[in-house]
Amino acid sequence: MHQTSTAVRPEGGHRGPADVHRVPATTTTPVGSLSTTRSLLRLLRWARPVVPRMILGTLTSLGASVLALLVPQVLRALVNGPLLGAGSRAAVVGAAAVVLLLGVLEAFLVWCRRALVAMPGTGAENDMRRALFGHLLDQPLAFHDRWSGGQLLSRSMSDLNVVRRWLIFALVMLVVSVTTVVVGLGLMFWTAWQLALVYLVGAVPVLVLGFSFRERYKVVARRARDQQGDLAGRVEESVHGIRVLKAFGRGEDALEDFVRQADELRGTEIEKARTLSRVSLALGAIPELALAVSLVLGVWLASQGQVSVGALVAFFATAAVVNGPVERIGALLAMTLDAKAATDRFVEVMDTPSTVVDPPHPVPLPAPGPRGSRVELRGVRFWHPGSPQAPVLDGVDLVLEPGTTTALVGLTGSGKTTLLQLVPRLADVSGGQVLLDGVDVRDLTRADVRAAVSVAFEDPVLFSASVRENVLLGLPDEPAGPDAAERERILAQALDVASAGFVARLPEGVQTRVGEEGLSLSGGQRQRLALARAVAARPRVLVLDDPLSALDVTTEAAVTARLREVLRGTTTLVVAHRTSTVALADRVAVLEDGCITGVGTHRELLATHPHYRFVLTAMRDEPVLPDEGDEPDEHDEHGGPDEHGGPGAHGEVRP
Ligand SMILES: Nc1ncnc2c1ncn2[C@@H]1O[C@H](COP(=O)(O)OP(=O)(O)OP(=O)(O)O)[C@@H](O)[C@H]1O
Repeated sequence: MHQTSTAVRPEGGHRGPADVHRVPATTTTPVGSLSTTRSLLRLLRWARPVVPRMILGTLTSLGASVLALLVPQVLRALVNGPLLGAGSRAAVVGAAAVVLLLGVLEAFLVWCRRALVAMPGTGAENDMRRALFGHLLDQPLAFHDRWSGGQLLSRSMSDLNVVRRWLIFALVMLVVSVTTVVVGLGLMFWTAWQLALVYLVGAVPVLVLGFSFRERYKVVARRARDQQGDLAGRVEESVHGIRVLKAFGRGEDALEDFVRQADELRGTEIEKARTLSRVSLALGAIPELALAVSLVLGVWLASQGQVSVGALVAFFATAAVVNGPVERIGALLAMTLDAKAATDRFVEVMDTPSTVVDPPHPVPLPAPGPRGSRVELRGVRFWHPGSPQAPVLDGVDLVLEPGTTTALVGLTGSGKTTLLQLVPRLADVSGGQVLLDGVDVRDLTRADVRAAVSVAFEDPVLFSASVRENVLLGLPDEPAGPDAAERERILAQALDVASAGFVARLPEGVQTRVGEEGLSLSGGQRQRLALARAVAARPRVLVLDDPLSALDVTTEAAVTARLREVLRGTTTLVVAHRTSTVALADRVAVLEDGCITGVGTHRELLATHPHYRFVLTAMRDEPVLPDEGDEPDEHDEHGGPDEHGGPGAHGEVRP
C-alpha cells in the first residue's frame, strides 16, 4: 500500500526529516467528530460488495412490514362488512384466510431477510478483519510501539463484531422500522385523521428525547469500547508478564488493577443501559399514552358517527403494528451508535498511513558483486517519532564491504538496535541514506529489501508452528522458492550452523510445534532457532542483534565457528554485547554519541580507541584488556578478527 500523502519522504529527496504521523496510543481518542451517518458511510469502503444483498434483504423486510400493515385493513373490511353489515359466514372465513395468508407470507419474508443479510454481514466482517490485519502487518515498528496490543485486539475482534451485528440486524431493522412507522402513520391518517393527529403530537417529546439520547449515548458508547480495549491490553500485558508478576509477588496488585479497570467498564456499561432504558421508557410509554387519549376520542367520534367502528378497529390495529417499531427504535439507535464508535475505532487504525512504503517507481535490486553485497550508511540520522530534538543516530557513516562481518559495539542505549533496523527498512532513516549495492533502500520494494536482508533479534520470536515452519519462514514458497528436497537441505544446514542439535531430541523432531501454543524452549534454544531462521533465508545481508546472548560460551563458540564458515559471501552486521561475539567479526565499528567514532580490527581499536576499551570493560564477559604496551591477545583465543582481518568494512574514524 502506497500512501503518498503522508509518506516518510519530504519533497526534494531523502534527506529531510520524516513526516511522522501521530496516532493515539490508548483510549484518550476523542469521540469521532463525524456525524453518525458519515461515520457509518465509511463502511462502504469494505461493505460495498454486500450492498445489493443488503438492499434486497431490506426490501423483503419492508415487504413483511407492509403485509403486517395490511392486516388491520382486512380487519376493517371484516368489521364494517361481514361482522356489522349483512355479511355471510363464508365472508368471515374468507377474511380469516386472507389474514392467515398474510401472516404466512410475512413469516416467509422475514426468513428471506435473514437468509439474504446474514451471509453478507459475516463476509463484510471477514473482509474488514483481513484488511485490518494486513494494515497492521504493513505498519512500521514505530506504529506498534505506540498502539497497545489490547486496543488493536479489541478493534480487530469485538469492534468488528459490533459492526457485523449492526449490518445484519440493526441497519435493516432501522430502515424497516422507520419506514413502517411512516407508512403506518400515513394509514392511520387515512383511516381516522383526528386520532392520528393525537398520536402524532406524542411524537414531539419522543423526538426531543431521542436527540438528547443520541448525544449522550454516543459519548458513553465510545468510552465503553475504548475501555474494553484497555482491559484487553491489561490481560495481554499481565499474561505476557506473568513470570515477573509471580516472581515479584505482584499478582494481587495486577488483579486489583484489573478489577478497577473492569469496574470502570462496568460503570460505563451501566451508564449506557440507563441512558437506553430512559429513552426506551419514553418510547414505550408516550405512544401508549397517545393511544389511550386516541381511544377516548375515538369512541366519542364513533358515537357521533364521525368514524366508523371498522375504521376505529383498523386504526388501533395499525397503531399496534406501529408501536412495535417505535419501541424498538431506541435499541436500534443504540446499536447504531455502538456501531459508529466501533467504526470510528476501526477507521482510526485503517487511516493511519504506513510511513515505510514502497516507492512509486521501484528500482530493481542490483545483482550483488562477486564477493557479495555492499551496504553503506551515509550521513544517517534517526530520531524516534515525537522526539526529533533528540536524534538517536546523528550522522552515521559506515561501509560494510561485500562478504565481511562487522561487529557493532557501543554502550547500552547508544542506538545499535536502531541502526540495525534501518538496513531491512523496519524503520526508515530520518535523514541520510542506507544504500544496498549502491541503491537507496527506499528506492527498492520492501519485499526486495527483506528478501535480501535477514534479521535475528536478541529477543527471538517463534510462531505457533513447527520447527521446520519457523526456520524456513524466510524462504519463498514453491514454485518460486526451492523445492522440497532443497528445503530439507537448507533446514538441516541452518540447524547445523546454529548448533541446534537439540531439535533432533524434541518429541517430533523438526515437526515439533513450538512457539506460544507449542513446546516451551529455553532462551538459548529459541535464539538458535531464530539464528537458523535468519541463515536459512540465504540472505545477501545478515543483520544480527546480539543473537547469541543467551548461549553458554561453549555453544557460542561452536555457533560462531560454523557461522564464520557459512557467512562467506554474506555481508554481516552483528551487534556485540560480548567479546566473544566481537570474535565473529572482521571489523568492529564503535557507535558513540549517535556517530561511528571508530572502525577497525579489534586489535587496532583496542590500541587506539579509548571509548572502545571502555565499552569492552562494560561487556558481559570479561575481556582480557592489554597491559600498557602489550599486544591484545584475547581474540586469538576466539579465533578473532586478527586471524581473519584482511580488508574489511571501513568507515570514517573519528578520534
Ligand atoms: N520506540 C522508541 N521510542 C522512543 N525511544 C526509543 C524507542 N526505542 C528505543 N528508543 C531509545 O533509543 C535509544 C537507542 O535505543 P537502542 O535500542 O537502539 O539502543 P541499543 O544500543 O541497542 O541498546 P542495548 O545495547 O541496551 O540493546 C535509547 O535511548 C532508547 O531509549
